[in-house]
Formats: sequence, C-alpha cells, structure tokens
Amino acid sequence: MQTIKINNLHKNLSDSFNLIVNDLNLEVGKIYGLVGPNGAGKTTLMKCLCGLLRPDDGMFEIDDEKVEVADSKILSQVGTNFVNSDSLKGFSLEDIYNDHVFYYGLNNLITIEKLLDEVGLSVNKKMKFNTMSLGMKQRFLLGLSTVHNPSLVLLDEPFNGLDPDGVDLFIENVRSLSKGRVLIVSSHVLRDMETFLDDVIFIERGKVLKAKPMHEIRNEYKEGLKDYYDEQKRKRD
Ligand SMILES: Nc1ncnc2c1ncn2[C@@H]1O[C@H](COP(=O)(O)OP(=O)(O)OP(=O)(O)O)[C@@H](O)[C@H]1O
Repeated sequence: MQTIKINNLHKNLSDSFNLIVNDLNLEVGKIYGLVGPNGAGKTTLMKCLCGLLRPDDGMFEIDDEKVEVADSKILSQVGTNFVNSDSLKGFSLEDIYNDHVFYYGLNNLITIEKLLDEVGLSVNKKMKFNTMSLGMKQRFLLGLSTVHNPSLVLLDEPFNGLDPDGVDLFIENVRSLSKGRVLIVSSHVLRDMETFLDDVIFIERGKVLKAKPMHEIRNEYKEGLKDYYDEQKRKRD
C-alpha cells in the first residue's frame, strides 16, 4: 500500500452530528495528526476507517483501487489502540496477545516478551489486563497495534495516561512506527504532537479540512500548531 484516498465519506450519528470527509489523501511513511475540539469527530472518523463504524456513504481508494468500506482487504491492514476494556476483563496480557495472533493468522512475529520490552513494560505476561493502570494499558495496546504489521495505524489519544517517560518513549519510536505505514495520531497535546507530525488534519463539527504539512504550519504560524489550531477554530465559530 502506498496511498489511501478517502472521498465523500459521510456518517450521520445524530441530528446534530454528521461526519463529512472529502479529498483526504494519505501517504505511506507519513505521520498525520488528527486535531480538533472535543466532540469534533476524531474518534468517529477513526472508527469509520477501521470498520468499527460503517459509514453511510463514501469511497476508499487504496493505491488507486476502489475498496469497499469495511472490506476485509482494509480491515486486516489496520491497527488501532481502541479497546473496550470491559471485554478484556479477566484476560491476561498473554491471552490477549494470543487472541490477536490467532485472529490475524500470524506467525514469525515478535514474542510477547519482546513486545512488553519494546513498550517499556516490566510486568509478567500472566498479569490481568484490567489490573493494570491506564498508562500501562496504553503501553500494551500501543505495542499490540502493530504486531500484525498493518499498513494503517490509528492511535486515538495515545498519550492518555502515559507518564513522561512513556511519552518520551512514544515520541522516540513513532518515526520507526510510521515506516512503510500511514500513521494517524489523534491528540489534544499539541506541543508533543508538533514535534513529530508530518501533516495535520483539522476537524471540527464533523468537517475535515485538507491535510496541511507541518513545515508550512511552522513557517506560517509563530506559535506553531496551537496558533494554526486556534485560527481554524475561529474560522468555524
Ligand atoms: N454512538 C453515537 N451516537 C450518537 N452520537 C454519537 C455517538 N458517538 C459519538 N457521538 C457524537 O458524535 C460527535 C463526535 O464524537 P467523537 O467521539 O468522534 O469526537 P472526538 O473528536 O473524538 O471528541 P473528544 O476529543 O472529546 O474525544 C459528538 O457530538 C458525540 O456526542
């Protein structure tokens, strides 16, 4: 996969919320930041991209080939840190890892010990997922999101619960995570985000703007991403 194009994507969730995406072109190797106020539609967009929500309308193109929304071709190529914590109650890290490996039919992949080591978790693989802290869960899910070597990785609020070392580790590794992949990271922590983003996708009230290169934002806005964000918000108010 080299590019993903999204056109005319619509998802109506309620009378007051409608997601609309037009002409969003995503390139492999790039890290996209998805930013916007609370309730803007970031999670909704990510859920549409990974098949957790079925859009009402719209078209994906992968490498210029049209792909049905929620087609298995795209689903097997997506990794996310979304999880319904309740559904993992009682399961150990090893159980969750084994399920993941089974679901994707994987072999020749990193061991769970290596995964835990890479995300800086010094815990036993028999540990129950729901007994871990928020940040520990976040680290584990980040590791798990790329085990099946997906082409598209969607990380919703990956800094949530991470301690400062966890944030540093994430920022250190994010560039290698994006190699050969499209990486979309959604977060409100703009100061951290602007250190590693290639392009920024602003969203508000379900409307997605064209991706803007981070280097343009640095050139055009004195205070960087926060200035750009504030200006987009003002324009929409
Ligand atoms: N299942 C649902 N049914 C109806 N409305 C929903 C549903 N899920 C989300 N919404 C609404 O859709 C809008 C977008 O929500 P979404 O969670 O995508 O925003 P977000 O940008 O991720 O917000 P935040 O930054 O607060 O996480 C909100 O108005 C929300 O209340």
